[in-house]
Amino acid sequence: METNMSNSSVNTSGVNCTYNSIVTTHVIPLAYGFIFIGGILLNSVAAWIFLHVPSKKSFVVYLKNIVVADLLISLTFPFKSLSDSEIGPWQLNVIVCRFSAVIFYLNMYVGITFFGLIGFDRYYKIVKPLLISFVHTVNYSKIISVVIWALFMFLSLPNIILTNQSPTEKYSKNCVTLKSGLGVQWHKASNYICLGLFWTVFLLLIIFYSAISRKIYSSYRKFRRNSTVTREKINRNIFSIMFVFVICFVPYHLCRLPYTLSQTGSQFSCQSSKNLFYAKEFTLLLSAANVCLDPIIYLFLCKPFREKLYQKLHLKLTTSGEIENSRSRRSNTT
Ligand SMILES: Nc1ncnc2c1ncn2[C@@H]1O[C@H](COP(=O)(O)OP(=O)(O)O)[C@@H](O)[C@H]1O
Repeated sequence: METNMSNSSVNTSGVNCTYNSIVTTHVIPLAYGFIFIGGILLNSVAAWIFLHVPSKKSFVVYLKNIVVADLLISLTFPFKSLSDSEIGPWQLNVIVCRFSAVIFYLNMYVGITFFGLIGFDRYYKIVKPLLISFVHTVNYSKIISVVIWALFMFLSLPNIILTNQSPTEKYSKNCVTLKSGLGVQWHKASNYICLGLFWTVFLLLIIFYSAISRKIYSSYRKFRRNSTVTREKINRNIFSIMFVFVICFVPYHLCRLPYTLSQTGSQFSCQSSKNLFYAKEFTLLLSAANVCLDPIIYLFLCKPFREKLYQKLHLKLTTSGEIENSRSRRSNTT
């Protein structure tokens, strides 16, 4: 079906389908409300702890960037929740399409890229420790961080600027109808670039982490020291990142390609466009939930973070790895 919205000459098969259902107007907005509260609380605590962790290692720099991205993502949830639930005025949908959704995607891919860099950093430090290069210096990781933010801003900015067609209440929920012809093309291109980036990072993480596991298993088999404890720890660290990727990001990226095609092509029936929309909304919610899981990864992955957190909570790690409350310990001895 040809949309007659302004100068957009794109066929958008789903334009005249109405997408309202109890799930998209009640369940998903409510879930965003909960994730907003969890995301803001957990990431504010993580940001506060990281303020006290010096950036002496590249991966700490990368984790700090992820905290910033997660905080920014969390701030977009109230907009999404209010517009989807239709509590706010319809103009709020336009604000979501133009600004808050774009900020959400920008920060999601910034986070994914930093997880890729953490995998790369761990791989070189553990599997190829003798290969010292400037790539592993903290200064280099700070420069790379600025470059990543700049690149994603460049990729996302046109999605804001080119969402420039006069909105009407009827079409306000369908973001592509608010875009100029070039805007739709950029939307498509940015989606394909981000899809490619996600699957590349996912594949690299599988390669890096299997190499890390192999290396660690083989060196502990050689020395046979603390093997079970260490193996469990390493499994937990690696597993936490891969678990988050598989649960949060893989489902969304599986349905994003057909959804983008349905947004910008004419080959989809109204019903299949609707189904893809629901699938995208549900899987996007899983991706959004990532902001609540990342702080758990910091706990597993970053010892300085863990130590600072326990210090702030007046907890002490015993040598066996158990947590002991230093206050109660003090009162027991007095
Ligand atoms: N990967 C991305 N990077 C940056 N902006 C994006 C990305 N994907 C979508 N956007 C932008 O976010 C807004 C919402 O997109 P989308 O979720 O596809 O629309 P809809 O809510 O109509 O399904 C649009 O302005 C779109 O161009």
